[in-house]
Amino acid sequence: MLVLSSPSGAGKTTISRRLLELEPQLALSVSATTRAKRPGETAGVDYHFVDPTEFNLMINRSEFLEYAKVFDNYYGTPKAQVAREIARGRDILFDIDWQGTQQLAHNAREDLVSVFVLPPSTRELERRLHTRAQDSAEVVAKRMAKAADEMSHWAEYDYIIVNHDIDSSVESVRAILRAERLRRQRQIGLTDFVKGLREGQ
Ligand SMILES: Nc1nc2c(ncn2[C@@H]2O[C@H](COP(=O)(O)OP(=O)(O)O)[C@@H](O)[C@H]2O)c(=O)[nH]1
Ligand SMILES: Nc1ncnc2c1ncn2[C@@H]1O[C@H](COP(=O)(O)OP(=O)(O)O)[C@@H](O)[C@H]1O
Repeated sequence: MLVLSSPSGAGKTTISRRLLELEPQLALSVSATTRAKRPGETAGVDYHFVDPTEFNLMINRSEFLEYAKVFDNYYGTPKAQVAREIARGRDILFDIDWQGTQQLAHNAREDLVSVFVLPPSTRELERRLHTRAQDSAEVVAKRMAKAADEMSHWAEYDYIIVNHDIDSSVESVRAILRAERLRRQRQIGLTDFVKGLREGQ
C-alpha cells in the first residue's frame, strides 16, 4: 500500500496520474467523497461522488477502510476495491491525507509505505492552486490557510519529496516503489527459493 499525501496543490494528483500510466502493477484506490466534481474529473475514476446521506450510510455499513473530514467535505477509502486489488496481487496507491494515513498505519503498518510531497515554496503552492483554476478564490484561500497545518505532519511519513520538477518527482516515487518491492519480507516464496538454491537446484 503506497500512500501519497501533500498539502492541496503541491502536486500529488499529477504525480499519481503519471505513476499509474507507468506502473501497470499499481492500481489507484478510488475514494468516495462528498465534495463537488471538478472539471476534468470523472466519476468512478477520480472519485466516487456521493451525497452526505450516502456517505453516512457507507459509514454505518462499515464499508470504509478509513475516512476523514478534510476541509468541509468527507473522504473515505472503500474496503471492497482494496481487497479486490490485493487478491489480484497488485500494489495500491492511496491519495489520502494524514488522518487517513494514520488510520492505515494503525491497521497495517508493515504493508504501508508513505510518501509526503512538499511544494518548493509557499508562493509556488499558491501559484499552483491558482493555475489549476478549478476552485473558487474562496476555496483556494481556505486550502492555503490549511497548508501549514497539513505540512506539520511531514515527519510521520517514510519518504519526503520536494516537488520541484514533475518528471524527477515521478522518478523518485518509482525508485521508492522499486526498492520497497525488493524488501525481503515483501518477496513471496523467497524461503523456498533459497532452500532450493542451497540444495543445488
Ligand atoms: N483520509 C482520506 N483523505 C482523502 C481521501 N481521498 C482524498 N483525500 C484527501 O483529501 C484532501 C482533499 O482532496 P481533493 O479535494 O481532491 O483536493 P486536492 O488535495 O487538491 O487534490 C487531499 O489531502 C486528499 O489526499 C480518502 O479516501 N481518505
Ligand atoms: N512539479 C510541478 N511543477 C509545476 N506545476 C506543477 C508541478 N506539479 C503539479 N503542478 C501543477 O500544480 C497544480 C496542482 O497540482 P495537483 O496535482 O492538482 O495537486 P494536489 O493533488 O496535490 O492538490 C496543477 O495545475 C498541476 O498541473
